[in-house]
Amino acid sequence: MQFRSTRVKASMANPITLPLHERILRKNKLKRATELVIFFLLLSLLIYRLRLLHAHGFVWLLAFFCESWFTFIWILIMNAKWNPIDNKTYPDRLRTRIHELPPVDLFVTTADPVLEPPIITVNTVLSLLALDYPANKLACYVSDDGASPVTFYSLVEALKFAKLWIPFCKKYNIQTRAPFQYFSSKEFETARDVSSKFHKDIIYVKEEYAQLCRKIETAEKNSTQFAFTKEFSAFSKVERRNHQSIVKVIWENKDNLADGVPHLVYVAREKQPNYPHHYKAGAMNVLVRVSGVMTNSPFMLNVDCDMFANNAQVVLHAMCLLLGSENEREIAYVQCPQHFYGGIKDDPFGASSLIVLQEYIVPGVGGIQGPFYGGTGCFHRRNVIYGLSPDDAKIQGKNYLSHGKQEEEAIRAKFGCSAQLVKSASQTLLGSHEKLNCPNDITRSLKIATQVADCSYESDTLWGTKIGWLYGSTAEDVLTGLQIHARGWRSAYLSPERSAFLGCAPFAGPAVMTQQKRWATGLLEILFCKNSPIIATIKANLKFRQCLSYLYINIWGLRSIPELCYVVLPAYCLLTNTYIFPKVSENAFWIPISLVVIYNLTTLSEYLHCGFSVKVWWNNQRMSRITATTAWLFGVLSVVLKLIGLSDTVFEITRKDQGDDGTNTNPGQFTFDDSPVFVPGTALVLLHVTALVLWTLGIQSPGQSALGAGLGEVICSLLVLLNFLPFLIGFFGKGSYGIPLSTICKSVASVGLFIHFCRRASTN
Ligand SMILES: O=c1ccn([C@@H]2O[C@H](COP(=O)(O)OP(=O)(O)O[C@H]3O[C@H](CO)[C@@H](O)[C@H](O)[C@H]3O)[C@@H](O)[C@H]2O)c(=O)[nH]1
Ligand SMILES: [Mn+2]
Repeated sequence: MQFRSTRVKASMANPITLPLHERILRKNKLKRATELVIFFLLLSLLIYRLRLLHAHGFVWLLAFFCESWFTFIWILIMNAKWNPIDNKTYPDRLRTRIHELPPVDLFVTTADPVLEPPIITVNTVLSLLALDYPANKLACYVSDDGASPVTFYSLVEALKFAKLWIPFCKKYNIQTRAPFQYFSSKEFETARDVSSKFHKDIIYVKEEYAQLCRKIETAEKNSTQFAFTKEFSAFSKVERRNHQSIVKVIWENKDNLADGVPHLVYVAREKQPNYPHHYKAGAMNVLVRVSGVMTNSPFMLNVDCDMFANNAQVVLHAMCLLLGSENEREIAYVQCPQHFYGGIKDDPFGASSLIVLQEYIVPGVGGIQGPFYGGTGCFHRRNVIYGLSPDDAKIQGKNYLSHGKQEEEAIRAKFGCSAQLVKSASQTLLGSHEKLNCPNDITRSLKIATQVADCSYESDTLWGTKIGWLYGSTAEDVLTGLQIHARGWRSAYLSPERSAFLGCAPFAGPAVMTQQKRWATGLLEILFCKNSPIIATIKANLKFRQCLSYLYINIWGLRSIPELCYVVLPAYCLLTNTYIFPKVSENAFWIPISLVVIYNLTTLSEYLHCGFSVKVWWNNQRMSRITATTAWLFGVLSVVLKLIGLSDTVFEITRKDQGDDGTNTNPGQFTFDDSPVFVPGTALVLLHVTALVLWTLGIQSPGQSALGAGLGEVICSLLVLLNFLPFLIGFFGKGSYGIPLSTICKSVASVGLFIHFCRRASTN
């Protein structure tokens, strides 16, 4: 890729003027041109349809509706990709530019010790504790929504190992700081034959890590007979959804050592059946408050339990964007991409499409108002999370000392009744971090920290509505980021050469469906809430083009309806001997053909540029079609049910693992369960097979004109089958590789109904 710098590079002679980062505009003339060509082809198709609409019935109207929708989506995509920006950061220059690095609170959320094995959380925590940043400026808070003694025990044991791991990493400048990754990395393989001291240390650390793993494994196996003595007594009567707050300081960096081990705090917020806990957003808000009364750092990094820090310098990189010139203060948060480790060969479950999206769409949005907040791998300013707007920020800190009783009352009304939190929040909002004597004695605040983690704490406050992580969507991340943009803030995208964070992508059919359904649900919920991007553009400071970019993701769910209609259409044509595509003899025949070819070549080139193979590209295209017509459809359903008040939306956790555990004989093969989400896909395959067979045999509904279904419809039907091949294979699979009988029955019934409807429609 070629880059053009938009900023005159500062002279080498004066280190003070060297920028901490540069915004680099990506050259994309060719890309824009191809995107425009696709756009004009889409328009031509629409015009072709419009001109002949009168001669055809409902089917053409439906096709026209779908194609208009695809054109609309394409406009949204073009808008989002138009001016991509890359940020280049120079952490080496921080030393000369910044006197003292600011403290950062590190948040990790975990919720289920079975779906999210504690060893994964432990590795994430270790990678954070070992970051290249003064240890006395870091504090790591782990929220455990599972309130699991095993998770707590694992962290206690991990801390012992951390005392060995951190000095080891720093001494030998180890790059991979999540031990499970390091011990299977090339870095480890090549390091072993360097010096003998290094070699000895490695062997020792490796053995200690193996021991840590064994201890955690044993604890997991015996989790039901846990001995609730001493520090574990708090867990003795814990029911997962009904227990008091537990906050434990696992480690305190009492001596304030820059090369020591950062604070480590365990938090299991109170849960009561009659209080909504708001899933991850609720957990994040508790972390904000607990850290608010303990360390109150001006910056916060949040990661999911599986997202370990892969780039040890990531905080320094983020600081390059967050600190610095006046203008850079407008950056509310710095988002790093979600990259994955240990994927399955050829990416059969389509995790790479997210990577490609982050390579093209996100830098594009970065050129407007800044990337969406993605829920993990993100650095936030605490004052922005506390509701500050860019205008407030300008006058911040001016009259800190004059702030009186009245102001304090206002803050109490927003933040709740903890005096300590009110005090720390006013300091944060008034920009007096310098004045806050960062307490080295965080244990002193333990009692207050436990109180602010109670579920009644948020009653009559603005937590979740105006401050903190917002409630009301299972995509709390996008909702929270949107509200920040709506206040007029910008955000920045940080994608250093060595991936900042790595996590696990879902690796089975049902897990992918769960995640995609939740995303579609959550994103659509945002469209219908009072913080929707449209309202934010009209009433607040969301830029119009940023609004369009938000719309692109918010309506993922809605895309399922035209996508589903469009993939059913060719089968309908074959069944009723009608057509929707131009005939080979018409000139217009080349419109859809060139559309398909150019579009696919464009997406293929994007995948190849990201370093993926043709096979990965194909698998991702296939998965996109599958999720769009199945999981997203169910996302829409759950939003509809919520809107009519029948049921609320749920955050279902995605299963995380360290990859193949050997029980899966073929990890790349698609798996199924008896969830209704697999019915549409199964039905589609049945429908197209039936339609193709009947058409080949010449058995169609009577009463059609001479111009029947032709090459276009047959090709499309075959393409649909090719895309849904995993389902076709699923008919013959065994166990989890096979489609359950109940799903097949439901599909047969719906296809039967559809064919009956086709016959009725064509004879009428
Ligand atoms: O009640 C809950 C539910 C979830 N989580 C945590 O939320 C995180 C994300 O959950 P996960 O199941 O991994 O969802 P993903 O689909 O992988 O997450 C993506 O999408 C979510 C929004 O749908 C964002 O919150 C995440 O940051 C983003 O990585 C995990 O750390 C969970 O432990 C909680 O703390 N409490
Ligand atoms: Mn996840």
